This record gives sequence, structure tokens and C-alpha cells, in this order.
Amino acid sequence: MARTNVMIAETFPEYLVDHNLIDGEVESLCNGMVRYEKRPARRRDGSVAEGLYNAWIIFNNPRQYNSYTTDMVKAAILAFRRASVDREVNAVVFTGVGDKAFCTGGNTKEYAEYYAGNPQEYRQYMRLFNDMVSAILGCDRPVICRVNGMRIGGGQEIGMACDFSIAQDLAKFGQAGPKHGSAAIGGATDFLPLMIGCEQAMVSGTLCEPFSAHKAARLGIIADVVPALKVGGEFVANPTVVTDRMLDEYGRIVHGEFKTGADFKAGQVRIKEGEIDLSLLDQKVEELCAKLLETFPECMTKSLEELRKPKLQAWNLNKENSRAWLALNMMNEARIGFRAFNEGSKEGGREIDFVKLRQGLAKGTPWTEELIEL
Ligand SMILES: CC(C)(COP(=O)(O)OP(=O)(O)OC[C@H]1O[C@@H](n2cnc3c(N)ncnc32)[C@H](O)[C@@H]1OP(=O)(O)O)[C@@H](O)C(=O)NCCC(=O)NCCSC(=O)C1=CCCCC1=O
Repeated sequence: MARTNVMIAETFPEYLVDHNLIDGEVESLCNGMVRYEKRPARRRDGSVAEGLYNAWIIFNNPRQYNSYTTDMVKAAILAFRRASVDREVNAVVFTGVGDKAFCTGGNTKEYAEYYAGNPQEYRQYMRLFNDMVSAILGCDRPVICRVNGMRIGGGQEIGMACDFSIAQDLAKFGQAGPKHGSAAIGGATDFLPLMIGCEQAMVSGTLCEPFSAHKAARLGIIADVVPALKVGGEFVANPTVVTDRMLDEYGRIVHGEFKTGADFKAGQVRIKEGEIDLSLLDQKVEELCAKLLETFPECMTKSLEELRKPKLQAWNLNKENSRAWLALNMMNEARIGFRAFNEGSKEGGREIDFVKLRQGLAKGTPWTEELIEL
């Protein structure tokens, strides 16, 4: 090994081209709402690999469940490019601040107050969103989604664009589109059928009912799941989810399904009694980073490129059509749906009266913004 050290010392160049698109830090583009942190890479034995790092890309908008604004999307594109060209970076860890949400997709306040009724503006936003998904799928480093909390809507889509997902087991996974005026065509309709089969993809993409982390692991949306709730100082499995048996009395798989009724309520109480600790999540993420570190870099990149192809081909086939449809959709259902969420409340509800809308359309009533009162 001494000979390698000598060769490095004697032959590494004085000048290296910087392939970054911008000089500045990504934080400057979005007031720190996306953070880029280089953290020391460690071998499997825990020792620091001098001069090597993992790039942590962190959504920092916790008050809005780490939803991404337009500026955050721009910063994320450049952050993935920064990691992709940084010779010292070996893997990317993509996550959100806090322990409630990884990301809940597009920012519904911005959608309702700026993009609603402006298809030409949303078309430009969707250029940025598409570039963000493509930046993840095209990153020259393995991308790990550290699922620190719920992954919903576009958050689920950018999460599924990653190469690996490791989740804390209180997280939920799902789409919101058909309930909030959109369709999960920002990647979910491309990725879900490949990852979990057409039937379960249909359930997730249309009904907007979330999967638990345990079910997401069972179906194949994520690679691994770890407990995050501590009660009395001990880690326990998510108490609102069935984790202690595979089958019900009829032989149906129930592992990973949410509990119901009094059992679910008791699980919610237990969560409130405990404390959330993401140390096992970080341990599992670091273990994966170390395994990725101890490989040939070019062979790793080639393996990533080949194994990403099913997702990438589906994504590239559809992303421009999706962009066009989503832009026009901002004139009707997105305009109403995102305003209903943004102007609604937990108490009064955040969704329109779908039946009333359908009854009006059944009579051939033309679309106007007054069609649905909010
Ligand atoms: C189901 C939820 C994710 C969680 O519900 P709950 O646990 O009840 O929390 P809330 O009280 O609803 O939310 C807490 C506060 O966070 C704000 N919030 C949550 N999500 C967002 C968001 N995406 N943007 C902005 N703000 C958000 C929420 O308003 C609360 O704050 P407040 O001040 O009002 O108390 C639920 O939160 C939910 O359904 N969220 C919205 C999910 C959503 O619709 N996302 C967008 C989907 S569309 C999308 O992502 C797309 C991506 C690319 C392609 C096109 C497209 O449509």
C-alpha cells in the first residue's frame, strides 16, 4: 500500500477542472431551505476514510412538512449535480430535517397562490421538477433516501427516484394527487408498477391511502426499515401497525397494515408516550454508505446506470407529456384542489365535495372557477 501512497503523492495534478454549474453554495438559492453537507465517509469498521465524504442533501422546510418550493427545486438540482461531480463524494444521502416528514411533495401554498390558473407558469415549474427527478436518476453517485418521516405526493416520487430507501418505521408512503387536484405523474406512475406490480401501484396511485413503512418494505418500495419509537428507553415497533403476525384468521397477509379502531387509537397514545430517536436509522444509513465505499467506483457507477434503466426509461418516455398535462391541469382540477387544501383546515376539511363536482359534470356543466365553492 505504501507504493500507492507514493504514486498518489507523486502524480496527482496541481489543477483540477471544476465541473459544477455554479460557484455559490446551494443554500444561497433558497434561503437555506435546502442544505448541502459533506460528512466524513467511514469504512465498515467505523474508521474515517481520510479525504472521502458522503454528501447529505437535506430539505429544510419542516413547518410545511419539507415540501419543496420552486427555489428548493432549483437548489436540489444543483445539489445533486454538486455531489455528482465532487471527486471526494462517494454516496449521497437525501433526507429532510426533523422526524415527521421526509417530504410531502410540491408546496401547496405556492401551488394555490401562484400556479393555480397559470398553466404557462406551472409548465416552467415542471421543467425544474422534471430536472430534479432526472438529476437524482442521473447522479454519478449512489443515492440513498433516508426516510426520516412521511413521504407523500411528489416526496414519494423523488424518493422512489433514489437508488436505495431506508425508513424509520413511523413513516408513511403514498400519493395525494387525485384528492388534491393532481395525478401522480411526477414519477410514481412510472416507478410504482416496476417496483410493486400494477395492482398495488394502482391502489397507491389512485386511492391516496398511505402504506406503512413495514408494508412499503414488504411490497418493495424501500430496502429496509428500522424502529424509531422509544418507550421506557427501549425501541419498539410502530404501535399503530400490525408487526407481530403475518396472517389474519382467513390467511390474508396483514403484516404492515395499519391497526384499526381501539387498537389504532391505543397505538397513537403509545407514540405520544414515547420519544422518537432516529439513531438506528442513521446507523443503518452509515452502514450502507460504508458498503458502497468499499467497491470499485467505476464499476459501481456502471452498475447504478444499468440497474436504474427500467425507472429511467419509463421516466424519460413520459416526463414531457406529464409536464404538459400537469401545466394545463392548473386551469381546472389543480386550481380547485390545491386551493381547497391551502384555504381549508384540519377542522373544516381540505378537500372539495367530489360528489357535487361529479354531479355537476354529469349534467355537462361547463368548468368555471365558481363551479366549486371553497
Ligand atoms: C397527509 C398530509 C401529508 C399530512 O397530514 P397531517 O399529518 O394531518 O398534517 P397537516 O396538518 O395536513 O400538515 C401539517 C402542516 O404542514 C403543511 N403542509 C403539509 N403538506 C404540505 C405541502 N405539500 N405543501 C405546503 N404545506 C404543507 C400543512 O398545510 C400544515 O400547515 P398549516 O399551517 O396549514 O397547519 C397532509 O399534510 C397533506 O395531504 N399534505 C399535502 C400533500 C400534497 O398535496 N402534496 C402535493 C401533491 S402534488 C405533487 O407533489 C406533485 C409533484 C410533481 C408533479 C405534480 C404534482 O402534483
